[in-house]
Amino acid sequence: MTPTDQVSRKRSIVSFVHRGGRMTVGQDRAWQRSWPHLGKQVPELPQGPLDTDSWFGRAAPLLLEIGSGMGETTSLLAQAEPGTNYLAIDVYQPGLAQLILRAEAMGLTNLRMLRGDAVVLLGAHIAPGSLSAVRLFFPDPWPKKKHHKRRLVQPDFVALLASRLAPGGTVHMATDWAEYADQMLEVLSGQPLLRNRFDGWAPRPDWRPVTKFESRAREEGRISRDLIFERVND
Ligand SMILES: C[S@@+](CC[C@H](N)C(=O)[O-])C[C@H]1O[C@@H](n2cnc3c(N)ncnc32)[C@H](O)[C@@H]1O
Repeated sequence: MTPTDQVSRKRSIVSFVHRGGRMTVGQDRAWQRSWPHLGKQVPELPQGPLDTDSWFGRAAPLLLEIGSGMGETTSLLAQAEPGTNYLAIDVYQPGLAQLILRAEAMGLTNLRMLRGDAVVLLGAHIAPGSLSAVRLFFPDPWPKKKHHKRRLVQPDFVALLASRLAPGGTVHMATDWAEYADQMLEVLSGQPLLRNRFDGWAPRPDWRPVTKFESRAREEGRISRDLIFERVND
């Protein structure tokens, strides 16, 4: 059984993986104009590891942000880290189109996008030990207990993530759902290939932008928690 199969068996088949959504006229134009060179659909990738050096046109540390949403954080961090090949994945087409608009307005050259399921990408198209960092900011919390199995952060998913990181590479997660934060801490701490860089929660890094999403959480009394773990040698 492949790593992707192992993770998928645990997750119910949910329609969010195929999230479409209506695009604005501006987003649709951006998609037509720039998706062919900035983006790829995961189900259409050729078998085997994605050749990111060719796609980005250079060899550089490869960073994967899972669930880029509307791209607010993604565009700012890609701009702040010109030395990384910044790869963003989401299933939500209007969000990716909005990210294209941001990337164009900011003149970003180090950002590429994928549309599809991060589990499939990691399992089938990212070579072991090839990522310098993985970011997962505010993943869908699935707050109802009966939906917890849909959460991305589960032991098999974290094992897959860890296997794709280079030694010394980091996985950085953040959430404003206290109980999901506890689950993340437990699952990350239980993965032998990872070591917590901090004693429990990481201090909130100044460089992580405060998004509208996080501001709303604060207004509603939910505090964000960050977790930064590092891949150890086998
Ligand atoms: C709650 S939003 C957070 C977006 C963004 N990180 C932020 O902080 O504003 C979660 C995002 O993860 C995406 N997502 C959920 N499951 C995914 C999966 N399996 N693969 C890729 N993206 C996924 C959703 O489409 C959504 O855009």
